[in-house]
Amino acid sequence: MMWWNNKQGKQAHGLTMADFEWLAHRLAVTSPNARKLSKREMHAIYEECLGQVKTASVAVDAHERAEPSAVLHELIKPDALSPHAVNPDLGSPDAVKHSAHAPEVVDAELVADPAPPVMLEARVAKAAIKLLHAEMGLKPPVWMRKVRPEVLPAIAMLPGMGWHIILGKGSDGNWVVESPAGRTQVASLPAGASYSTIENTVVGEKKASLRKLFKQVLLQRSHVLFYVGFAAIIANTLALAGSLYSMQVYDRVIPTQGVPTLIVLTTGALVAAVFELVIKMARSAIQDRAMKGIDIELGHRVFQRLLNIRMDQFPPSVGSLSSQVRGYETIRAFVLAAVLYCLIDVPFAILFLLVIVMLAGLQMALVPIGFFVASMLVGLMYRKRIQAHTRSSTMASNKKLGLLVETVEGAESIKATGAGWHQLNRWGMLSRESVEEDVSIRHYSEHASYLAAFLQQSSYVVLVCMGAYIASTGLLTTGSLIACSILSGRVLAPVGALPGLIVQWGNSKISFESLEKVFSLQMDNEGVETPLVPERLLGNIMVPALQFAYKEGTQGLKIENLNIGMGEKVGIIGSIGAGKSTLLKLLGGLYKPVQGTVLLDGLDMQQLSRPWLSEQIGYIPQEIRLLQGSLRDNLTIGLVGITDAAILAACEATGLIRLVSGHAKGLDLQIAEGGAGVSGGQKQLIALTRLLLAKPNMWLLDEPTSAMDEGTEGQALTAIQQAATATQTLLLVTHKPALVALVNRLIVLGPQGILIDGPRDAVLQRLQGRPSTTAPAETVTVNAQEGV
Ligand SMILES: Nc1ncnc2c1ncn2[C@@H]1O[C@H](COP(=O)(O)OP(=O)(O)OP(=O)(O)O)[C@@H](O)[C@H]1O
Repeated sequence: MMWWNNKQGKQAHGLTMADFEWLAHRLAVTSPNARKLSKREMHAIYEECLGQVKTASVAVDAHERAEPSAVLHELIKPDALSPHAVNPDLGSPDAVKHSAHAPEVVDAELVADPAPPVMLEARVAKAAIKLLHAEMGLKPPVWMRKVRPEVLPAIAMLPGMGWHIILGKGSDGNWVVESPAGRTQVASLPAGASYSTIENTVVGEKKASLRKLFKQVLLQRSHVLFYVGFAAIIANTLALAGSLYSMQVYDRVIPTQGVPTLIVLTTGALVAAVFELVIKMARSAIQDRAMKGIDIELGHRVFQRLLNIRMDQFPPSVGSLSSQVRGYETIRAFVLAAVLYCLIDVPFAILFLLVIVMLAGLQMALVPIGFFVASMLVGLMYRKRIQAHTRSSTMASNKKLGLLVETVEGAESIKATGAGWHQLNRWGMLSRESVEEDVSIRHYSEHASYLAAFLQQSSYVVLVCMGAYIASTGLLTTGSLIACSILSGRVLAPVGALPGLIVQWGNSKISFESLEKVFSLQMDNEGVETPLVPERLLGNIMVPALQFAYKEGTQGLKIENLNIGMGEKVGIIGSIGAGKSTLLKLLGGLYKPVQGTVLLDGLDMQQLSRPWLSEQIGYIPQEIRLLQGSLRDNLTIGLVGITDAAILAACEATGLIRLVSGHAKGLDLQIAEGGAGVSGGQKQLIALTRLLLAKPNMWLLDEPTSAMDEGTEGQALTAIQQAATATQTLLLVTHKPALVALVNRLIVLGPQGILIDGPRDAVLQRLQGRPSTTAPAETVTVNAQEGV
């Protein structure tokens, strides 16, 4: 039997893409207030979880395959689970045979066996369903082993049957269950099933502040804190054994020379030490696991927040933004350290202090208490100074990162214009600034830690001295004194850590303020609880009145009235800086007007779900940024179920095929970060080809052929003409006369807004100062302030 049949056996209750889509649909039906997800969003969530399977399956494959043949190797290579493999067609053996990756000669036994289906095994499937709930703004699912009729409907993973929704119990006692295949009844539910009730509660995830986010992520793992706390109680109680052992040895064994007692006590102390070691190791393993989970979840949520920032809100400095976003690591480190400190270190310091009081009296406790107050003062004294320097250092290093990004991206211009020295000067200034601040931070941090160590050492000496004095009066035995000195270490260590923790608090406060600024930026669909996801976009645009400015108080774009009907092909022309690209971004919903609205099919664009808009509107920006990956990745990014055949057909249409067939790697041609490795014209061809594959319902193209030669441009224009159907709206910003052929209406934009708007030929003739022969003059709207 082939190895993957075993695997299939394991995945008998795997979650396929179709199951996942169906579950999302059922959740949306049961919770009408939940955010509706577009198909692409669902696929993105599924693919994210599929990524985890990919990694896991590669590890399992390596383990399970005794002698992998080359062909088998080819069939199970991670590409078999690539995003296009989500297409159910590709899951079939035929698809594997016909895929571009399939080997030419296939082992007969292998052909007979079905290809491993693309599905998520139960654990990952549950993670995908949890993510689905989060994206829809629903409470996370809680998995149970048993289901009661009063909590239905429930999502269920039924071993041997797959994923179902349990709807209820019929009068005949049978369970009514539903799957993508339809409804059916079962007499009993199989053993080993998991259930999660579908709740109709929307939690309004989008409004979460940074503070809430941290609270939420940490509270989700509160059970880990419980385990860690429990382990700490045992470890610390066992640690108490060490000090009591010393006390007994000095007070009972040495005076009586009781060797058997010594053996018993030593054995007990050693066993306690072994237990302590095991418990500590377990605690560290649990802690590491929780930390990993917290880091992954926080990173995910912060990055997601970054992706959801509305385009007009994006800060201009890449460097500052990226280090602001990274700040969550500092906050997470402090929050965890503080939580563990308060939950574990402090209570045990108090417990050990109480034991000291019991053994040696109240006066002995005054020393650590005094030390605690002194440590607190040291921490607070240095916190303010360190915080001030950290703020300046963070700002300087943010600017340095920004400068670095700018220099790397603009290396060519810098070299060509000889601006290297200028950048070097800026770098030098910023480096000096940040190094000076860093030296000050190190200086104060070291001072704080030296003072803490000094206080700890002095307290120990004072404590032993006081103990010895009490012992000399006969109120304390030698054994108790030794036990007290051992315990004092456990009391003083957490107190000694206090200044460091206070300083860490200062640093994390700065990161928190920085990250809070990112969180305060407005997001796509800001303030809209349930963004709309209409069936399809028709492409009727209405702008009753609109104003936009990049910065408050600066002159921006002003549109009095603009109506574009479904299927219209409109060209936007005008002088440089007139606002053509800005208008296109406003009409694409990437920017939000400062005043007024853009209505798309009669709905306020800001109410329409951003992912849905991205799916429906094909937008090519003026400056195209490709992403690191293969040419195939760049062509299919954000798209689902795209076959190689479709990619090649689109490449043929646009002319990109010349790049594909002219390169030894074809579609696997690697594109570096930012799109390095392909020319400007090729980048535009790639963007256009991707758009043909995306099949949008509305087209917004910003100078899509500006870097192309005449021949390539001609082919690209034909491709656009054929792809943008008569009912699809097309808006085209251009300076090139050749592109005007694609449109039948022209809008001339100027700094004051729309100057001329009318049928193409009439507007062109008007611009050339000739009367129109093809359109009556009144069809051309001319703004009174015309100034082209
Ligand atoms: N991100 C930005 N931040 C601030 N101002 C901007 C930004 N982008 C554009 N502008 C300004 O807004 C105005 C309109 O710019 P826009 O790019 O829309 O013009 P355009 O008509 O497309 O120009 P071109 O034909 O040169 O592409 C310009 O004055 C420009 O300086």
